[in-house]
Amino acid sequence: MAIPRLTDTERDEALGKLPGWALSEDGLAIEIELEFGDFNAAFGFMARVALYADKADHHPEWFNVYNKVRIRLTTHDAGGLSRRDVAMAQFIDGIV
Ligand SMILES: C[C@H](O)[C@H](O)[C@H]1CNC2=NC(N)=NC(=O)C2=N1
Repeated sequence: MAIPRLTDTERDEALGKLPGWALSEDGLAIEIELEFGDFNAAFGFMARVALYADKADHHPEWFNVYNKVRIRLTTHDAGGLSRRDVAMAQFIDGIV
């Protein structure tokens, strides 16, 4: 079976512990925009997230311009948010 979507209660509880992250307009993802000192720092961050993503087999949707990285986390297999997105957001919060 595919990984289950979070219930609305689980989602709200998780978001409460992830300051800076917001629910997407469609309600299917959590999003954040991060700013770094320069491109080198932004890309170094992305490399660390990429290693996590590869290991966890869970991948961010993201967009980078110079020192900014916009990230959207959702679970395609669940059609919305799952605990994998929360785990990845926690990992990201831990390295910024
Ligand atoms: C086959 C592979 O395990 C799946 O496609 C994984 C890969 N990475 C993924 N990443 C994300 N964000 N959501 C998924 O459902 C997902 N599924």
